[in-house]
Amino acid sequence: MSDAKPAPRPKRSTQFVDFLVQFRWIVVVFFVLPFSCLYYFSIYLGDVRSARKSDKQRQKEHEENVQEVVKRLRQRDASKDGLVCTARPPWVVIGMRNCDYKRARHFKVDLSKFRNILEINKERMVAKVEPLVNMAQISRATIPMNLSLAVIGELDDLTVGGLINGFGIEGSSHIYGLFSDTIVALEVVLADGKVVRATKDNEYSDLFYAIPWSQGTLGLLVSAEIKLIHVKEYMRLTYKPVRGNLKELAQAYADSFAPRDGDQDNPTKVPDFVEGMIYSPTEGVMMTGRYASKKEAKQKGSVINSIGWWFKPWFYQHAETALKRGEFVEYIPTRDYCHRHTRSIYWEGKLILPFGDQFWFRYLFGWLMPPKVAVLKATQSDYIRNYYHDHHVIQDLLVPLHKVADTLEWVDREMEVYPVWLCPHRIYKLPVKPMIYPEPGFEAHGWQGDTKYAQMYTDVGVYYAPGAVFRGEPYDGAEKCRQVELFLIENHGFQPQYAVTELSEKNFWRMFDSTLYEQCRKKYKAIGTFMNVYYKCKKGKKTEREVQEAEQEKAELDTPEVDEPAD
Ligand SMILES: NC(=O)C1=CN([C@@H]2O[C@H](COP(=O)(O)OP(=O)(O)OC[C@H]3O[C@@H](n4cnc5c(N)ncnc54)[C@H](OP(=O)(O)O)[C@@H]3O)[C@@H](O)[C@H]2O)C=CC1
Ligand SMILES: C=C(/C=C/[C@@H](C)[C@H]1CC[C@H]2C3=CC=C4C[C@@H](O)CC[C@]4(C)[C@H]3CC[C@]12C)C(C)C
Repeated sequence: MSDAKPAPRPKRSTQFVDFLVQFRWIVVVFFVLPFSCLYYFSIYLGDVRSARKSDKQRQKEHEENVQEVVKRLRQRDASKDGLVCTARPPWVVIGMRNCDYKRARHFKVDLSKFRNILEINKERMVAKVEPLVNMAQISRATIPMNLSLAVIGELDDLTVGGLINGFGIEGSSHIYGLFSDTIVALEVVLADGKVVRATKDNEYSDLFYAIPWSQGTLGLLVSAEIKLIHVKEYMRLTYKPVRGNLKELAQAYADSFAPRDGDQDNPTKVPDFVEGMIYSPTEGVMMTGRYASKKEAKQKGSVINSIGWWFKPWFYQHAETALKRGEFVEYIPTRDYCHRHTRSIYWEGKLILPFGDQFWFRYLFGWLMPPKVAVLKATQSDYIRNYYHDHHVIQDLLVPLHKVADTLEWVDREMEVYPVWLCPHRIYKLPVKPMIYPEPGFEAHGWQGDTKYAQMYTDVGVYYAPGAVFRGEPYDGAEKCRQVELFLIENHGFQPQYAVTELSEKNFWRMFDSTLYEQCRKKYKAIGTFMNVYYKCKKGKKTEREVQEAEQEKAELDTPEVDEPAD
């Protein structure tokens, strides 16, 4: 046996930005947190003001505001003005994209007045809301009525408009699909200023199906009717620790919500909520929740844990205790549960504020948490922003459930990021082929979790610093991002576009299907008014001319080229 030692791994030299990241907590504690707190409070006051208006008043204001949008769009002179996008500044939005298109010349349409819940209709079980309504606002309004959106985005600040035009997911998506699958109707202002209501089965059904994932490039959304479901006051949550290799962890995760006999629509076998947390290559905790009444939660012997209080341990760390304690059950107030990862920004909070999870900090200052993503972005400087692209991972890999084991192994081998978030979601087989769609012929396989009408997917959420970065070794974030995307293309997976894409345009359209999208772009005259979705997602500076030329070229081609080999 040779006693030669393995060659030492190369080290990356420490740079100025490493100090900025390491000591960012100083800016966070003294500036970001207090400012975030004031910001949250001003938004909250706005929500309260909005809630005090009558339904009639809100509807009247809505109609006036829609007319303002129409007027603004009609003012645009296509020969002089840039392409249209919303006036939300790049730092306010949740995503990781730099939104360079908003830094180049563009034609802003201000939708900031669209922040009202217009109606909560208990008969139709539908909430009609404007696009800037956020998740905290809607859960605050509906949960006390024992109602909830079927899929409610986890972070307080996510907006309805962003979740519909992009992607939205939660632990109930194994039943209801993605956020956009819970939409009943969309009110959209088209490029020519026409206002239409699109539903699954009216004359605008193509637009209805094309809007999700289109990133606001087909029209401007001014209201949405969203499915409501009945909920109860508490979530009875079971934390189940699992050990084994990544294949075994993936199987335990699938078994936690997908009966092996295929009885996927049986509510006695399928929980209301599911999420899996993989803490290391050999350990994970699977959580399954069922709504429970106050009466049940208050029964003798039940444990109630109001995790929403500022001094409570961060949720992902609390869940991890199951690895030591063994399986346990507790009742969590439903609204606290819905926003369980907000205070710690999943686990990203640990890097931003390394002592934020400590007992003393939680009790003394926990009420100031979380730092608002918008304020973090506004104060991050280009150094930190680039650091997050080059030395950090924030990516979701949406893959078929039967590929979760392979995906976990790939993530472990290539990135070594832990914890990993697992959240199942359906992708429906629809009468048309939108940008994302199930694997052709999936019905024939009878894979776990699939039904005749939908394939079960999983969001493998990878957010944190990779192992190489912790060890001080070189890591090429942009290259890894491109590899992740190619892995997804090979495995019929998708990457949500709030993350940066490193794909070429041809490969982008190998991941997503362009057929319906392109048809709608032509039919609803979006070309020349709104930029192509690829250009919104693509990294790097884009001049308006570059975008216009690409648009023109695209318009001249009947069908886009999509069948090029992986780059
Ligand atoms: N749990 C979850 O599901 C989570 C989801 N996310 C991601 O965050 C994103 C949402 O962030 P958020 O800040 O709310 O949204 P953004 O403001 O980032 O909007 C996302 C996209 O949707 C477009 N858009 C938003 N509103 C409208 C509208 N009214 N009409 C037309 N287009 C619109 C934006 O267009 P424009 O570029 O013109 O502004 C933008 O391209 C989601 O797409 C998702 O990918 C992040 C964390 C968790
Ligand atoms: C997709 C999901 C969740 C994703 C979150 C974990 C990330 C979404 C946007 C991320 C962030 C945006 C900007 C940031 C500013 C930086 O200076 C620090 C990091 C961050 C706060 C970053 C943190 C992670 C996100 C919130 C769902 C589907 C689970």
